Amino acid sequence: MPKTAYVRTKPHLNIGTMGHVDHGKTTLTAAITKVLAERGTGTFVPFDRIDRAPEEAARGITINIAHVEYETDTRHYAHVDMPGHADYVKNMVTGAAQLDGAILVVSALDGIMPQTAEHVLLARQVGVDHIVVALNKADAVDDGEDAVLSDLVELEVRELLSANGYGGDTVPVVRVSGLKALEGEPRWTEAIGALLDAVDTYVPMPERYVDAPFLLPVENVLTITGRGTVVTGAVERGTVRVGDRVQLLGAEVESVVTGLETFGKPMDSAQAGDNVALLLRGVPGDAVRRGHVVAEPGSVTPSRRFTAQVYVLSTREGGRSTPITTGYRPQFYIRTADVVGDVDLGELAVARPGDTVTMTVELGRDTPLEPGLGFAIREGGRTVGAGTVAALL
Ligand SMILES: Nc1nc2c(ncn2[C@@H]2O[C@H](COP(=O)(O)OP(=O)(O)OP(=O)(O)O)[C@@H](O)[C@H]2O)c(=O)[nH]1
Ligand SMILES: [Mg+2]
Repeated sequence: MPKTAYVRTKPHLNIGTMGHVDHGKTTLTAAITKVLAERGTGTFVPFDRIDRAPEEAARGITINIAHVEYETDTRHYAHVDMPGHADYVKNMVTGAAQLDGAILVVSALDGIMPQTAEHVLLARQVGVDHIVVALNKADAVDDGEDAVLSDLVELEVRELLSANGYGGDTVPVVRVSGLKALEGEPRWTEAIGALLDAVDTYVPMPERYVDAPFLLPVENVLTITGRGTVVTGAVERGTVRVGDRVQLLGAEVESVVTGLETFGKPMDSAQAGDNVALLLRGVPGDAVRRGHVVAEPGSVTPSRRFTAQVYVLSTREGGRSTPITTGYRPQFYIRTADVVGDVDLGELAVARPGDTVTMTVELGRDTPLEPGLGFAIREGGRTVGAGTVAALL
């Protein structure tokens, strides 16, 4: 059956849910698709289809971010459901790097929890400028003393956002119940509508660098028998067309784009902000991996030494309990890549949890870098720092 081509009729934005484990991110994501399916501008994606991406089940590939797409009256959205568990922060980091805005899901029953704070901090670090709050499980704190509780949670969330530079006084906070909206209760279905209206109006259309040289960080690689190798990810900048020659940094090969799709629909050209699959001619599936970068040939020169501004997470934020010193060798999560690096603190010599410092980093392999690029520092399965590239050396 021929597939219907993707037609760009509305501005496209990338958003996602983030927040503490079990606060209801996946339930809310399913509820949004249900409400929009009823309006006729989306397809309902049930909870168990979001929590377990079909690719993951079928191909045994680790995909820890599930994408769904939907439309409101004014926009087309790709929505990623961020896993809440701390072990999956690396996926949050790489996924969040492409987010134009985020829905912070906070359970009105539980309030701010450690991962709520960690996600807000990471969102700031990777350049997510707009957050809308879904105060979820509002059905469970409906009356009496409980209602006071949810007011307190709202205050607490606003404070957290202000502390991270998000202007907590003006951020929309919408009381929702993903669960009851999924069950079709009109009051909560309307609340989902109010949340989407807040996203439509509060998250501005970002500037897209469509004229810059094409660059896409590879999130996933699939081999399709008889068709070749497909890489997926969000276009970071520029435009790519079927027939374009591209360079694969990491695999160190050149190739030609022979097919382009978004959410299963073929397209002739993809641009900054689009979530796409690129079919590449003559590239063996085992040559390319998550973390590689597809770019216009000659437009990117990988490097491995740079200076950076780094915030060392405090112990309270889930960071280390001891200082870091020169010679420290953690993992750096840069775009979708995960690279070991040596830290040199210069004359400073030590950086304590809670400090913001300048450091020199030497990565274990050449990596596409540029000033302003955000990254996370991880150690033993947890985030211990967040930084921005200052200068290449
Ligand atoms: N009462 C109530 N329960 C909810 C609501 N939304 C989610 N839940 C329940 O909260 C639990 C967690 O929901 P999930 O949607 O899986 O939460 P999550 O944030 O995606 O969890 P992780 O992906 O594991 O981080 C489930 O038992 C849901 O049924 C809600 O609006 N009201
Ligand atoms: Mg979930």
